[in-house]
Amino acid sequence: MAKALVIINCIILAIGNCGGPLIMRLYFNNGGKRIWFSTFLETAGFPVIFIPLLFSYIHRRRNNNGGENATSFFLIKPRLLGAAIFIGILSGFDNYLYAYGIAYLPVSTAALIIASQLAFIAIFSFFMVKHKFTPFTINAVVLLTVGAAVLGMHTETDKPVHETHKQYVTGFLVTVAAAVVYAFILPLVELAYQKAKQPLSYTLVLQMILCFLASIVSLIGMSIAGDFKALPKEAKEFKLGEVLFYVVAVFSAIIWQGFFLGAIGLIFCTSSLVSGIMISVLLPITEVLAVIFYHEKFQAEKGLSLALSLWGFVSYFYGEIKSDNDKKRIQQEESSLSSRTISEC
Ligand SMILES: Nc1ncnc2[nH]cnc12
Repeated sequence: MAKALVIINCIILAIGNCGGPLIMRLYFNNGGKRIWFSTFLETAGFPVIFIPLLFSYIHRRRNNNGGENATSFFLIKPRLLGAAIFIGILSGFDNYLYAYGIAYLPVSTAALIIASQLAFIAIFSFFMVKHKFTPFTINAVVLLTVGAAVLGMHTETDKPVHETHKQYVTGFLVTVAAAVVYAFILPLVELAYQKAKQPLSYTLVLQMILCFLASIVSLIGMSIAGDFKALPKEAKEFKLGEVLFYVVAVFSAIIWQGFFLGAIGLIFCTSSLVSGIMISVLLPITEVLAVIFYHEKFQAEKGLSLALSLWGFVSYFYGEIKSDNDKKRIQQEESSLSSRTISEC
């Protein structure tokens, strides 16, 4: 069951992580200009969570042993609700930073910057959830950070022609900020899980609260930026046509749910670090898709950055597998030693 859940979450995450930035960019490439609206679409699809939540509820009802808690639809303790509200609001602002980056950078560049998120997750989860550093983790952190830094050195050849240098640099810095903030959010969610010790349905409820609050933040942003007035005109002038404007918006909301559901679900099944690794591992696929579909340039710096990221991932995975095997070996040695001592007595 646990393995199946990990696999399901990885598949959902893959759809959101690869499809989300591409469909977001599709909007900007075809005349879309509203960053708060894009931010809203990242989380607006949260009602789809009712579907798995309903399945989970029915499952709990069937296996109910008479405990009242086991069948209450919304399982969340007040202190955690407070944490969820804080994380949700923070997510709303983080999503704005992310959408800003996608609006002004090629998707492949944004994806490479976001890959550095793993380094920040490793640092934050060391302090927040006491995840241990190994030399392999440190190697991965350094490689991923250098990978993002290499990208930042030759910005002029990567900048889309219709953009100013200032817009490009702002987009770059804002995307780094999105990576840092999201790297803070993931271990924070893990910390909430550790304190909560609640079942899977809790993941879904937490996810809904986070997305609901992030959507409220975006709606406020949209009204301040005047998006509600501008959107009907933007839809009419959308290069793919008015109908496709709404189709893109709806699919965007659904695909992005895959990202959040997968990322947060993986934290529940494993840890924030594993979730971050999966996000980073999937980013090269996003980059390749962006080059194929949007004919983005893939210059030498991007190749070098990608190579450093992949080296970082391999180093990280190797380190995790090694420390896992070491732990198992020590446990086996300890148990065989204690059984020998008992038989000698
Ligand atoms: N809001 C966000 N912040 C950082 N990384 C992301 N990847 C997708 N959405 C993101």
